[in-house]
Amino acid sequence: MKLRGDAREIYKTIRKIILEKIRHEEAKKLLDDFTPTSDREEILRRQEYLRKEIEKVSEDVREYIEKIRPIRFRRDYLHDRLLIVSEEEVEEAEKLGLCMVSTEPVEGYDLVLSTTGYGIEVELKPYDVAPELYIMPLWENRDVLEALARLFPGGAAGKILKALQPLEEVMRKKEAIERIEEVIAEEERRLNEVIEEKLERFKLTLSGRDLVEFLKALKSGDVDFLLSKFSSLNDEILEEIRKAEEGISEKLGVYVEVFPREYPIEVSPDIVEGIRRELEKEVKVELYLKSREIVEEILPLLPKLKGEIKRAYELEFFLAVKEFSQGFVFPRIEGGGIGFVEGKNLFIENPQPVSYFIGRAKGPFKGIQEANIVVLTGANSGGKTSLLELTLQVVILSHMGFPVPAKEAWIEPLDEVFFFKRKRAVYGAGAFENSLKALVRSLKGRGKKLILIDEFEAITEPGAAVKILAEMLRIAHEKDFYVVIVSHLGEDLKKELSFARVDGIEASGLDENLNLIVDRQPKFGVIGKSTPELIVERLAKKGKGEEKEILLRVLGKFRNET
Ligand SMILES: Nc1ncnc2c1ncn2[C@@H]1O[C@H](COP(=O)(O)OP(=O)(O)OP(=O)(O)O)[C@@H](O)[C@H]1O
Repeated sequence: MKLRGDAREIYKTIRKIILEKIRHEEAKKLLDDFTPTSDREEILRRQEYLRKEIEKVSEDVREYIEKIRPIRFRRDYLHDRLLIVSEEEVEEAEKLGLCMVSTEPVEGYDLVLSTTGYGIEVELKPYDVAPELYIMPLWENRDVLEALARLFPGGAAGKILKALQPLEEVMRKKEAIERIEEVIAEEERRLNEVIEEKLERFKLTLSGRDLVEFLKALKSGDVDFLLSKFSSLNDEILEEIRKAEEGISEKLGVYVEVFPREYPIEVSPDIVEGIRRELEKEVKVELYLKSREIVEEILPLLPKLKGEIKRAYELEFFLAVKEFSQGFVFPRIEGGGIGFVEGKNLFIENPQPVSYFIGRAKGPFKGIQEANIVVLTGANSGGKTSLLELTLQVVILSHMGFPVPAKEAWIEPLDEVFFFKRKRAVYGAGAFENSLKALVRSLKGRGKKLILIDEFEAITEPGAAVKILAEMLRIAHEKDFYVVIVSHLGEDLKKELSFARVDGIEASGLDENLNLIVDRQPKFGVIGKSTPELIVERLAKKGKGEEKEILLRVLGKFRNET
């Protein structure tokens, strides 16, 4: 279905309201599958699909859906490994584009893989040469996998999580190595504190005899004797150092002698860096081997995992549609025009429900004059523009295959929908010419059309406007188009066009501040009372004496006209 003029704006706004309820871009994209269509079968198919999915999806899944992110597998070039192959295999190996390829050993690589027996034996398969490229994105997105496992019990995500378990140990090591400076500095600080405290508390008690021996030893330079007096302290310090190193080793997974055996303890950055390099290399090999072990189990699960992620986005989309269309109804797709019962304008907060129809009078409208051409009249700010917008909302959503904001609705599949919004503050010949051109264009050609016009005459003088509009509406009538036109010229148009129905939105009265109390529900076949009339009526009611008489006479003039 083609949206013309300002109808596209309404469509965009409806989309915006729906999209605001969706967080994931991938889920938002699903709305693009619901562009308005004129194809009756397609609308019915979408209705059926949405009906089923909306019913099935429940709020319980939202907390898991919020955790879903796309898991991206990238084909990176890995600088840490060398792949040694035979002359004949060079081309194939290079085509993999995963790492440096050579026919003989080259220095400086943490990992050496080979098909010719120089290093870790591999086949020329991406998942053999770089299994981490498959495994790491999964590992890093375990929270996503967990959410998916909750959404789809017994599915691929749960199986992958299980397969990843053997990686836990090596990943813990990897993380500790990444934080090695921090880990060591922390222990170093703690150690120095403990030693400091021990030194503070240490007291050497010497007897007179001890002192004599001590002095003798000092004189003769017997260092061992001297040290033996302090040995208990020394042992304690060594024990603390050992304990600290054990703690670090536990975190890193290998024993390392980090600390110098002297006080104060200070580890040089070079030593830390050296340890880190060494450990990194070890972990890299371990991670590669472990990844290779599990990659074969995981590979066949990936297409299914992709399907689960896609399904999670679908669920988010259906949840949004469900929330959006709370209290809505799927319209009947059938010939005979457009109608809705208790429609609620999406763009208005707490709107008064409005029922309206164009074409055949069905359901609660039975007995009301049927017309394809309707002139909508009524009080200023009565809700005429809003009614046109509501009609568009119902029409557009129906053609998207969506439920519509009403208790009951029916719609004839349309080929084109036009909406000419009143252009406020645009007057003059240019504006008139443009509006006329647009209107003529809408009347061109054939097909099922709905044309909604908001106050065309505002831009020309009333006499000319009646002539132009009457003839245009006659042409629309001949072509079986549906038209709703907002106009203050209901009276004149009614005289000219016997086939048209004139409806009116009326103010039911004025409140104490002279504000209109409006019944947004149009009265069928009735020209809407204008605001000035109500003001005259109010003053007449309140007036006294001759003033009242004058006002009543003026009011009488209104009454005679209608
Ligand atoms: N069904 C409704 N329920 C509640 N408020 C409504 C409803 N329809 C319209 N309104 C409110 O009434 C005000 C006027 O509506 P609208 O602009 O549609 O009137 P109008 O008849 O086109 O006015 P004008 O004659 O100035 O063009 C708006 O603030 C709108 O939000």
